[in-house]
Amino acid sequence: MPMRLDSSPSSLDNDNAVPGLERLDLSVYQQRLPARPRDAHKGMFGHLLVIGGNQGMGGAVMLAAEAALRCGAGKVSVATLSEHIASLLARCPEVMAHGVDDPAQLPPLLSQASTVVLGPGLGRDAWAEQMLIQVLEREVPRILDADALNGIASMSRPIRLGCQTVITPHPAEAARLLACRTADIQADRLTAAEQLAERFACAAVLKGVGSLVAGPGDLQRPGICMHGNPGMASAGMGDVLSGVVGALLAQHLDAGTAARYAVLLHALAGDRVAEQDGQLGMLASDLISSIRYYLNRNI
Ligand SMILES: NC(=O)C1=CN([C@@H]2O[C@H](COP(=O)(O)OP(=O)(O)OC[C@H]3O[C@@H](n4cnc5c(N)ncnc54)[C@H](OP(=O)(O)O)[C@@H]3O)[C@@H](O)[C@H]2O)[C@@H](O)CC1
Ligand SMILES: Nc1ncnc2c1ncn2[C@@H]1O[C@H](COP(=O)(O)OP(=O)(O)O)[C@@H](O)[C@H]1O
Repeated sequence: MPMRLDSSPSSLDNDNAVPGLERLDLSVYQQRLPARPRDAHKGMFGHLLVIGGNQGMGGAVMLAAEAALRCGAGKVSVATLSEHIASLLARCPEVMAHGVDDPAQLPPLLSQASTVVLGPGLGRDAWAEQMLIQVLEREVPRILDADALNGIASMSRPIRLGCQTVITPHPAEAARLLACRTADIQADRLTAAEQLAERFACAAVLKGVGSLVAGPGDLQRPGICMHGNPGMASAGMGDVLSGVVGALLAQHLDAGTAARYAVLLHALAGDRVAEQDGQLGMLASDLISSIRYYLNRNI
């Protein structure tokens, strides 16, 4: 009889709870991004396009874009509603911000991008749907998060996203993707993560306490992240994670490695912020400088 792996939240304080899973460890990942050559230029580190920010959710793309720049992406563009552009540029002038009120304006931006983040604050209307259709038509390294996942879940049949794609559902989004209840996902998180990776043929991050990473394919064992804390249960945390994954993909890490490393950096940063200032009142943007701190350790 196969051994059942216990990846439930209540098991995470038990050191013996995760046989068969890769316990994500910074020492394994911190040299995956090589030291930059002396003659490095920004063109070597990818051009990431972050797409999202429907009405009332411009902050989500800002968080993803800023996190991506702080994680070393060479260039970061944002495609969002034009009403968000001024505030985005005021916060982060390094971002190239494009008002895309009509989805027909997206193709030239997609053509320039080496990597795409789709989903933060994307919404679920016709605009969001058109953005999703266009991104799915392109074979680029990409991360699909938040409402991009809800869009995929509403499609009539599962779509094979491919080994260059990372998906990052929280448990409710995972339940929509697998057409079950959130409680079913939480009851057997490992199986859920593996089913997501298999059904959509991509790398899948199942977020939450003890985030799990499965796929793409069988090349890497599923990983579990033992770091992170309840202070991270705050709006925008997932948007920051999507920007970190996007930056690592843009810097040429494969989808499985980028997903595992990003989850680890994000959770370690959450713990560092909690140690410094406590868990309550932690903002997603508070994590960004600590993610950068761990990213630069021992490179
Ligand atoms: N500043 C901005 O612009 C921000 C913009 N944002 C954008 O908003 C959009 C909608 O995203 P969203 O996640 O709020 O909506 P949705 O998927 O319906 O989930 C809501 C329900 O799912 C559940 N649930 C969630 N997590 C769970 C967990 N870990 N474990 C278990 N259950 C969990 C939970 O259900 P409940 O438990 O309450 O029944 C919860 O009420 C998206 O585009 C995003 O990018 C946000 O990022 C915020 C900052
Ligand atoms: N209690 C917790 N312990 C560890 N990590 C958590 C906890 N709560 C939230 N997180 C992490 O914070 C992030 C929340 O993402 P998500 O639910 O998508 O937020 P949002 O949609 O607001 O951006 C995930 O990476 C998740 O693993």
